[in-house]
Order: sequence, then C-alpha cells, then structure tokens
Amino acid sequence: MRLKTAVVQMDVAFGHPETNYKKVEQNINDAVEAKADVVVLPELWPTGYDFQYMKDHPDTEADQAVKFLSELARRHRVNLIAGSVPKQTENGLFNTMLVFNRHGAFVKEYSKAHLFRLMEEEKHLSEGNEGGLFKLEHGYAAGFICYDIRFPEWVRTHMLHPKHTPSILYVVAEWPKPRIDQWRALLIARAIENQCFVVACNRIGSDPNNTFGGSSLVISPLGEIIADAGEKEMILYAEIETDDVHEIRENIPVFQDRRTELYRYE
Ligand SMILES: O=C(O)CCC(=O)C(=O)O
Repeated sequence: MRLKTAVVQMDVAFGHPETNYKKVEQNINDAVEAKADVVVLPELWPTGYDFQYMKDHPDTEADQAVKFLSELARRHRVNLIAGSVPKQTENGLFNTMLVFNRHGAFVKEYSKAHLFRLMEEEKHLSEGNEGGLFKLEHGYAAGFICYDIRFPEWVRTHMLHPKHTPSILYVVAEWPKPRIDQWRALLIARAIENQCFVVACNRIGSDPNNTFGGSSLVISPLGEIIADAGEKEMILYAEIETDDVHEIRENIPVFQDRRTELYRYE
C-alpha cells in the first residue's frame, strides 16, 4: 500500500505544553492540507525533558493528550503516530507513544522500554514492559522511542512475531546533536537488517541541558535515505510503498536464513 508520511521535526518549548499543543495542532493541520496519510510527532513533545513540570502537572493516564490527539485524528481523518507524552499512572511516570487511526480511535500505546541514564530517565521514569507492535490501514508497524534503537534485539523481537511482521518501524526521539551520526547509522542499520521502512522523527532546538540534532529521516528497507530533514524546523514528507518489503525479503531471505541454534552462549 502506498502512503504519504509527514514527520514533524519541531522545536519543543521546555515545560510549556500550551505552546507545544498549539504548534502540534498547526503542524497536523499543515500535514493534512498536504494530504499526508500518517503524521509522526517527536518524543515528549508536550513538555520536553522537564521532569519537574511532569511531576507538578501530571497528565494522569495521559488523558489530556489522548483527548486532544484523538479529536485531531478524527477531525482530520488522519493516522497519528503521536510521538510520546508523559503518562502519570499509579505505577509511576511513563514516556509513552500513542497511536490513533483516521477515525480517532486509540490503536496502541507503547511505553519506552530502555531508559537513558545519560538524561537521568531512570531516576524519574518507569520503564515499559510491553512491545510496540500495532496495525494501521497500511499494515503492521512497530514503534520505538529514542534510546530503544540501540537495542537491535528489541527491534528484532518485534520482527519475529509469528503472524504480523511489521513493514514500517516508527522511531520518535529527542536525540542530542553530538551523537547525531550514531542516530543516522543506527536507523540505517535497523532498516537494512530488518528489511523494513524506517520513519524517524527527532526534535530540533535546545533545552537547558542539551541541543538536539534533527535529522529526521525516512529510510527504505535497503537502507537508502528517501527523505532527510537536516537541521531545520520543518515537516518532512515522503511517499513509501509498503509492499516493497516483500520483494526485498524474497531476494535476500534473511529471516529464513537465521541460525537460531547458534544465537546463544552456553
Ligand atoms: O542513545 C542516545 O545517544 C540518545 C538517547 C536519548 O537521548 C534518549 O533515549 O532520550
């Protein structure tokens, strides 16, 4: 199936959700005018990494974000990979990706499984324990959040679902500029080794502790960069044909050729 993706590479106002909610709404409006089928937002777009704000103004069960996003998806008839949002629950604070379909129906939530110590996530957040596989009209996909892409075994676990192999990996991030070459290399590697499209959204701009590198990318299952947002605030558009994965997987049958009996130490 052919689909047009819109990746919102935006600056995020630190601890200022009013500004970020308005900006997200404007970006979704613009993407819909450009006839996007799927809009992708960055990690923690409501607040950035302002843990104090998240604690002082908890979005309980992410109700505020869910209501806002579901209404936008329904009104504009667009699928949303709505980045991630702070979700306060009685078991802790999670960094949670939310996915909605064109009818505004809630499709999936995925809480970041690998917390990033360099940004002290483990001191403030609880880690997710569930996978990020979901289905939209264009088939199966999986969602990952930032540091998750350093764990190829986590991504591969999603690819090994017995019935529902994803054809797109959506990655949302606040990835700092000093390691942006690693971001690019890791995303290309995840695309090639999993023979998947990668649609990756990183924020731009700075917070009190970091400068973020942008470089939101759309990558083919062969590892070719289809679209690259560079360092500007922008919506990155790309058209992809998800059925391409089948031929690529037939040509080089990586999944059939796995030697699982070797992949462990005694
Ligand atoms: O792995 C990295 O270098 C960056 C990860 C990160 O910034 C995050 O997970 O928030």
